[in-house]
This record gives sequence, structure tokens and C-alpha cells, in this order.
Amino acid sequence: LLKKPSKLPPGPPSLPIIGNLHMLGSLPHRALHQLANVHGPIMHLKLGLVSTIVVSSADAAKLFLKTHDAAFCSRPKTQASEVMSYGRKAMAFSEYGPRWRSMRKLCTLELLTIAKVEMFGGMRREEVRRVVEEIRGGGGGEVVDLTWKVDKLVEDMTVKMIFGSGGVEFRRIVDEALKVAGAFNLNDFVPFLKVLDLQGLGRRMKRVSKELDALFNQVIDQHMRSAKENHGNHKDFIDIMISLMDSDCAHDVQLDLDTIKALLLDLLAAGLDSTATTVTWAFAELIKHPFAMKKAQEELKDAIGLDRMVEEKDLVNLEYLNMVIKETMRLHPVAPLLVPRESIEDVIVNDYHIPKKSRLIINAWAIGRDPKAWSGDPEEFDPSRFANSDIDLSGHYFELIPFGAGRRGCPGLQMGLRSVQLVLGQLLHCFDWELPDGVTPCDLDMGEKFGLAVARAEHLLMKPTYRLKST
Ligand code: HEM
Repeated sequence: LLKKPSKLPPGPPSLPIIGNLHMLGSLPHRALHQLANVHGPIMHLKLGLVSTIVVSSADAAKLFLKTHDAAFCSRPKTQASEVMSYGRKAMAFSEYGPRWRSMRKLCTLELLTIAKVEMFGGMRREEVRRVVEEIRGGGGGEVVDLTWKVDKLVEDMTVKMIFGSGGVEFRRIVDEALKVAGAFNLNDFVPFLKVLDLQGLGRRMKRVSKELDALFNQVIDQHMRSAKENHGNHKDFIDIMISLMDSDCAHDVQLDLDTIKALLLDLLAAGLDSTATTVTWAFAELIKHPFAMKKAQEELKDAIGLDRMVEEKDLVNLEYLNMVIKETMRLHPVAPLLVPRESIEDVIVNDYHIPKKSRLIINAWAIGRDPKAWSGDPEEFDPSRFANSDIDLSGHYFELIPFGAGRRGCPGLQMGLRSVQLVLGQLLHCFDWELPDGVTPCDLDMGEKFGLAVARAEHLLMKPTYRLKST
């Protein structure tokens, strides 16, 4: 913790301010990590007009996300959440309160249950197999843009799960929506700049939300027309939501059209890039660490054999693959600063007074590198650090929180993790992977691109060779 000021005002002191908006740069998780190395794991920054607490160690994260979770469980009002999320009608960007609680209940009990994860298993199986065949059809020896392939595969799986089907136009609109929602928006930190809209984000938000709205109306309308023929047989999330519109068990939510559309955007924003980005980071690390790649592939060969592809029932037996995923998420959490929180009341934390409506940023990226929490070299990719360790991704181990923790922790963990395991496992099992001629693992650029999910700056180009015996 920062040292307390020597002259204390009456009552608990405020945390002294040590930084401002200019210090964040283009990769804020890295800049904040450096600041924390100097000022400690709990810092107070003034970002524009917003008082922001930044947390950068496992112990401090536990303090805010467990001990004081009830006080820090809201989300700040942002321009994107207001303009694009139908006045914050859904869940991910909504303020804490009875409405959020009902929406969360609806999501966890109706949409993101283990039963629904299983229900979409057949669809995932077909989609992943189709991409394996596509890559194999390249004849071998040809360079594949793995980033693009994995992005497209996860997009197809997510869109089928939510909408049943998609389209090219859809991708363009959603990409733009994610870009403007993920941008660092000055208007959120210096509200009087909103009228000037210096970055042009406000205008882009309005434009894209209009396009999204038209698209959502079109797909919901199609689903409503075919709902009668489905006879209660739900094929995707929209079917489920439509059936809940008239039902008694909508968990106290008035599931109107705007709420459904806001929820669709939440699910797309949360589900699309997070899964694909994790898979490509894992591939990049495995290419840089051939020993780990070999070990993961040998485990797949021993557990499954080279006569068939991976099935979802195999995934629980793939201990090393799961360690690779944890290690990837430790070093490359897709949301390195999680999703910002806001305090709903005045709180005293470690003798410091933190006023109501303070913003809370949890630097999961820095926590994954906290030398007090991780032995050896925390910067080194080493999946075996999880051997004989109880640490999992559930949010109960604060040194590893890529899905967040506490009341606002990710409700899509099971859904997201299952897709990551299947896509990564299948591609590692079906192919041997090499870098294109003349490129060595040391040349591989590990630069990042900041956004709603922090992806690799460069696409990953790889040469696959089919590895299985049978078709
Ligand atoms: C690898 C995959 C994923 C990762 C790493 C991830 C990560 C996260 C993180 C860090 C948060 C913020 C947690 C916090 O504030 O403590 C979050 C929230 C959320 N995630 Fe995920 N997520 C993933 C997949 C998914 C999927 C597939 C869905 C649903 C289709 C989903 C739905 C949500 C929702 C609705 C929230 C907002 C929860 C709330 O505010 O109450 N996520 N996720």
C-alpha cells in the first residue's frame, strides 16, 4: 500500500493520487504495471475527472473482489453502454441493483448453464471438424493464417449458438461495434468533452448502434415467425429468449424487445473475441516453447490415439492441455484490466477512505506476473507450474483471475472454456505446426493490440501437416 500522508485529516484518509490519464499510453495494462512496481499494488489515479483505484496484486485483488466485493459490484456509466446497450438494459455494463440481479439470474439459469454448454456440443463438433477439413484440404505445406481461421471458427460457433446463422454483413457491423466499445474513450473521463467528441467515437457509436438495431430486429423477427413451428424446440439463444418473453419464469425481468437486443450485444461482445484470442495466444506460446508443444501433443496421442479426432468427453483427461490454457490465461488474460467496476458506497479499505462512485480497475495482467504469487520466473511460459497445484480459473484463486471474480465474475466461463479446450485440443491433435520457411520461434512477434480483448498485434502464420492416420 502507499504510505499514508503524515498529516492525517480527521477520519480515514484518502489514498494519495499518484497518476493521471496521460500515463496510460496505448497499452494501459503495461503502463499501470510499471507504475505499480514503483507505487505498490493499490494505487489512486485521477483519470480525467474520475477517481480510479488500480489493483495489481493477488492479495489486493482478494481484498477488493472478495472482502469488499459487495461495495465494488457496479459498473461505471460509459458512453458506449448508454448509446449501444439500450440505456444499459442488459447485464455486462449495467449498474448493480435488482434489475442486474434478475438479468444475471436469467443468464445463469437459462442461457449459460452446463446443460446449454452440452446442448451446443454437436454444433461445436461439426464446426471444428469442418475447419480441420478445410485446413487439411490445403494439401499440406501451405501457410495458413491461423489467427484468421480461429477467429472465423469461433465467430461461426458463437453466431450459431446465439442466432442460429450469420452473414458477412453481420461481421462487419459487430466488428465496428466491438471496436468503438473497446476504445479508450476520453468522453468517459472528461464528460464536458462529450459535446466536442474529439475522437469521433460518439458519432461512430450512434451509427453502428442504428445498424445493429436493424440487424437484431431482422433476426428476432425471423425467429418469432418460426417460433410456432419449433414446438418448444429451442435451437439458439434467441429462441430461448423469445420463449421466456411470455413465460412466468423470466426471473422477474420484463424481457421486452430492447432487453433481448441489449443482451444479444452483451453475449456477442463477451463471447466472440475472448475465446479466439486465448487460442491464438496459446498457439504462439507453444510455438515459442517446442517442449510444451510436444508434451501437449503426446498427451493427446496417448489419451486419444491417432485414429480419431478429439471429442468433448476427452477434454477432462487432458491435464497438460488444461495447464497450457491456464498458463496462457495467466500471461495473456484477454481482458487484462477485466471490466471496470464502480463502488456503490463509501468504503474503508486498509484504513483508507474510498468514496462512493470511485472506479476500480483490476490489473489481472500484472497479477499474473506478481512475483509474490508465482514462483520461478513469472514472465516465463511454463505450464508445468500448475502440476500438483489446486489453482483453477473459477475466481477463487486471486493470483489467476482471467474470468474475474466475485459477483461480477464471468458467467460464461464454462461456455468459453469448453470452446477454448476443444478448438486448441483439436488443432494440436490433428496437425503438426511449423512456422513458415525462414521464420524462427525467436522471430515471432508477441506484440499486443489493445481493445475489448487484447489480441496479438500480428496474425499468426503457420504451416500445418496432418497428423492423424484415418480420415
Ligand atoms: C475465454 C473466454 C472468456 C473470458 C476470458 C471472459 C472474461 C470475462 C471477464 C474478465 C469478465 C469481467 C469479470 C469481472 O468484472 O470480474 C467477464 C464478464 C462477462 N462475461 Fe465473460 N469471458 C469469456 C467468455 C464469455 C462467454 C462465452 C460469455 C457468454 C456467451 C461471456 C459472458 C460474460 C458476461 C455476460 C459478463 C458480464 C457479467 C456481469 O457484469 O455481471 N463471457 N468475462
